[in-house]
Amino acid sequence: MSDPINYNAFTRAQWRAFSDDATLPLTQESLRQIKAFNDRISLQDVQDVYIPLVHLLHLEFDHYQKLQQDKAAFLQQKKHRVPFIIGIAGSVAVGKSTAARLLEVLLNHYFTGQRIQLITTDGFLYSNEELKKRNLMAHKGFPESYDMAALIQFLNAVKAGTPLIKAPVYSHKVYDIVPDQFEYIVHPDVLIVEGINTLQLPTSEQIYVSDFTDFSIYVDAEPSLIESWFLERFELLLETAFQDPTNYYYPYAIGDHDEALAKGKAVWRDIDLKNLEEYILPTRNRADMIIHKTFHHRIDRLLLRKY
Ligand SMILES: Nc1ncnc2c1ncn2[C@@H]1O[C@H](COP(=O)(O)OP(=O)(O)OP(=O)(O)O)[C@@H](O)[C@H]1O
Ligand SMILES: CC(C)(CO)[C@@H](O)C(=O)NCCC(=O)O
Repeated sequence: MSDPINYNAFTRAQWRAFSDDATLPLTQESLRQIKAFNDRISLQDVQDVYIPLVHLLHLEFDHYQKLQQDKAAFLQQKKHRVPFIIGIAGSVAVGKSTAARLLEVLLNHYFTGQRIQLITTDGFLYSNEELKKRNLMAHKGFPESYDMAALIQFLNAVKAGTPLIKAPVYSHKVYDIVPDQFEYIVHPDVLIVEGINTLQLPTSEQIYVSDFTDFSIYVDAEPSLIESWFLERFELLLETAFQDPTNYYYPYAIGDHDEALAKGKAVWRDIDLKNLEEYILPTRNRADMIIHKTFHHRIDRLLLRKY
């Protein structure tokens, strides 16, 4: 990709030089937590890329809190803390939720005394029943498949300091919203919001998700590579579905393997790649930071918005 003029681009080696290993050592406990949710994550990536990113986020967070306090003083309001929201965008299967969980572990560790929570916008997809009614099952993940009004209300409630906020839950295994299951957001200092639509401008709304995010990250990679990650994950889903008839992938898991794989390829080509090209990629240049990945999820370049 040619670099947009409003970004500084860094090689991995340049970026890692911004880190101060001495002040942010990785402890055995945080390493254990990282390995526990994905044992394929490269610890070198954590050290070279994520530690400097945590430094930067700390700067952004401190400045944000200071500005909120100064504004409250100007408006003669009582001081109050406003949650800092980090948005993580990018294609289906590019690794957003893995990056988000990694950041959650690291921020929990390094943002001492702060409450860190994580949510995915998948919970704001319409249920399959509703998508079928709207004839949108083949457009799952496209802007019109989300209840954007509910997502924006949710983010507004987070920023307003509402003590307990319920958010709906989506399951990849069930391939649907899970009825009567909720995530609870309780006074976070930092909320990480991960989802393909966090940088999108929905035509149906006056305000955007990005109006609520204070730092946004776009996880980027070549579509052909993302397809291979999508198919690897698809195979993993088939493996876990094998013994569970309630799993959405069960019929594919017990059927012909080549047919299942052909189905996975068709889903990528007809739904997720289309979504990437039409609706997700055009939002890349709105991100504060672009993290570019290459083979084996290795991060090779980082772009940071100048203005
Ligand atoms: N840094 C990484 N190292 C190794 N594997 C990774 C890494 N990041 C993601 N993966 C793998 O790539 C696949 C896709 O990752 P993930 O599920 O995080 O994507 P996603 O962008 O959140 O997808 P979706 O939008 O569908 O929720 C998974 O199989 C995951 O284990
Ligand atoms: C739930 C989303 C939209 C995003 O995570 C995605 O994983 C998805 O289900 N897309 C629809 C096509 C498919 O991959 O099955």
